[in-house]
Amino acid sequence: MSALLKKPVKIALVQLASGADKAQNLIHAREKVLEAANGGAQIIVLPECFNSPYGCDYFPEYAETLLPSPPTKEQSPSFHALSAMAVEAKAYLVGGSIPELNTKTKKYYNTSLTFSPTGELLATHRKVHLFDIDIPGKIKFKESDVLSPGNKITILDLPPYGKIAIAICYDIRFPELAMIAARKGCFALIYPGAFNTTTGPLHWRLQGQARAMDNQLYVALCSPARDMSASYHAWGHSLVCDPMAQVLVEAGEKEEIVYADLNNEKIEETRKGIPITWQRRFDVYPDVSAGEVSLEDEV
Ligand SMILES: NC(=O)CCC(=O)C(=O)O
Repeated sequence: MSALLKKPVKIALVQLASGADKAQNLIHAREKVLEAANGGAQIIVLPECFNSPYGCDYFPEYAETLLPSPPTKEQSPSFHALSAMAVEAKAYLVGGSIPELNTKTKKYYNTSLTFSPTGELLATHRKVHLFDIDIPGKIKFKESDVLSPGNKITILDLPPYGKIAIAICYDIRFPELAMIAARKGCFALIYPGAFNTTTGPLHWRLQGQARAMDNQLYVALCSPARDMSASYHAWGHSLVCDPMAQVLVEAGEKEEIVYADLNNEKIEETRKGIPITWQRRFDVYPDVSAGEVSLEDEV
């Protein structure tokens, strides 16, 4: 079997504290991304809605136009800021997510942009599963009131390391997406996210460990820092799980950068010791990665 992760790599999760001022958030994100690069990270991740408050009321106000690509600076200041940060940091940058407005269709999306160390846009992921939940007396949230879902799985190559998949927050609750990405050869699943203080305590870590355990690869979840003055209280606790589902590193609630070293030996050792990769029974149940998988979004 050829190595999924061809070279050891350090990942940094920037658990960013953001406020209502987008320009200030972009300045602050740059400082923290450069700090992560100085800490030796070659892959740097920002959280979901990293440059705005998180909530349905905010999506239209903060939305940027990404198509046709590349957008102008006026259409998307975040696109240009992220691209420049990746160049300055000389690192791959998974730019959390931002609200996107497609001016042609008038639809809004929750969209993640990933840039190469030379500032090139490598991938765009629109959140596929919208966060619509209602836990009486605790939390009600309905992204679909404003947002439309993306329609594809996002897998990309980060030379010289290998392939990763990107999905956003609630997407983690759908194991099919992770399974398909794993079976298509990813060494890591990266989820910018923003769980909350109701579901976070029980499900955030568990979801990360479950996706890592089922698929025997690395899983990284990057949250905003918790802000009790905001309308949405993010859980925090950005973390990285290894292929055995061990939590390698976990942040607290405040702003913090956490780092983890990823290597191929851990993936191989896990898959050799517990060989579920080769023990599947596709004669008994279907392989979710075998059919047609959508790799294109509508434009
Ligand atoms: N931003 C989100 O998608 C939140 C998901 C979440 O909190 C959950 O419990 O799932």
